[in-house]
Amino acid sequence: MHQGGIPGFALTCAAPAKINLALHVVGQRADGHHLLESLVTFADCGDRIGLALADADSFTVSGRFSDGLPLSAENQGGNLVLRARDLLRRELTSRGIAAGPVHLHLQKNLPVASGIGGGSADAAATLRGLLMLWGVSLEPATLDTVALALGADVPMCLYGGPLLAEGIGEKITALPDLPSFAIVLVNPLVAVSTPMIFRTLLNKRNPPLVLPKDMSTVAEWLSAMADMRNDLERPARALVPAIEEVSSSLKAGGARLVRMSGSGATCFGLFDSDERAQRAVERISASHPEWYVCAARTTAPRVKSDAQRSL
Ligand SMILES: C[C@@](CO)(OP(=O)(O)O)[C@H](O)COP(=O)(O)OP(=O)(O)OC[C@H]1O[C@@H](n2ccc(N)nc2=O)[C@H](O)[C@@H]1O
Ligand SMILES: Nc1ncnc2c1ncn2[C@@H]1O[C@H](COP(=O)(O)OP(=O)(O)O)[C@@H](O)[C@H]1O
Repeated sequence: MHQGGIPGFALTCAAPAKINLALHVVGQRADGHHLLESLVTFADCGDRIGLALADADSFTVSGRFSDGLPLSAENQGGNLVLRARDLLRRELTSRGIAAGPVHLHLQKNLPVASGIGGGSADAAATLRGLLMLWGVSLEPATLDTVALALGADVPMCLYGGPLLAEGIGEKITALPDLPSFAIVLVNPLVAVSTPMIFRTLLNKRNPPLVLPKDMSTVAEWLSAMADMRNDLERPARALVPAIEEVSSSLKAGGARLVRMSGSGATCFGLFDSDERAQRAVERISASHPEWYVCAARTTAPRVKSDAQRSL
């Protein structure tokens, strides 16, 4: 469905949902952060950020999941949109580049703390949008450093296409061959704390993620992904029993692959066609009208010239 810009804003940037098609936890750094190998893509459902030049900074929110969101810019616990604005502005002004007042609007369509990186996507979209609005640029390595300072998932959201993420999420390799899938996202509206899930994960050194070579068809990718895992799914299921019901509803709806994304509780199902995905949405929404249920397409592959990037 085509969506116009948010009325009253010079610019509207999409903040698409991040999907961890697979997430292997393969180690832990001395500072406690976990080393991951994650196959990531993005879905064409998500939040939106409206941006406009203004006389003074302001921030407004709307959307199904805007209630209770932080509205301040403080370092810990503040809204990632405002933290992204402030960090980028500090970086630009330290270089003598003007970064004037702005009105930012967050249309919050994704459930909060749900494993699909809504806050990270918002931060990445804010960085991208502000650079456009202010008509300035930053060297990619600096922009990546700013993104990583906002969260482990923000660099991948800034990249925004099919990728393999390693390290704590900052080493990014584009996957130009990953096809677009018909996907359904289901969240039982139980917020899950990412640090809590990592804390309760017992095994920190799991087998690596193996990407088979020379795959191009959806069937080949589906078969390869069936052998992958989300190592955070076990601790998340122990904490949130509703994940079992969410996962079962996608399987009963005819999904070819069902898995949890990120630290949960959102699960995704990959379907043979958009029509089958839509039918599953109708079925799941009818039995669980209170859940977040969304049919989408995942991102189409990018051109190969973007193929190698890491911080
Ligand atoms: C699990 C993942 C998978 O993509 O996604 P979500 O479930 O958040 O969507 C990410 O690694 C989440 O990234 P993000 O949400 O940006 O995490 P951050 O704010 O940087 O970190 C929050 C906390 O999670 C833990 N953390 C995060 C990333 C990582 N590789 N190891 C960790 O141990 C740390 O305790 C950290 O303090
Ligand atoms: N713009 C934002 N959207 C969502 N959550 C935000 C935002 N800014 C700050 N947060 C905080 O970040 C935490 C994680 O949110 P989110 O990014 O939605 O998680 P996840 O990556 O698991 O989907 C929440 O506790 C929330 O209060």
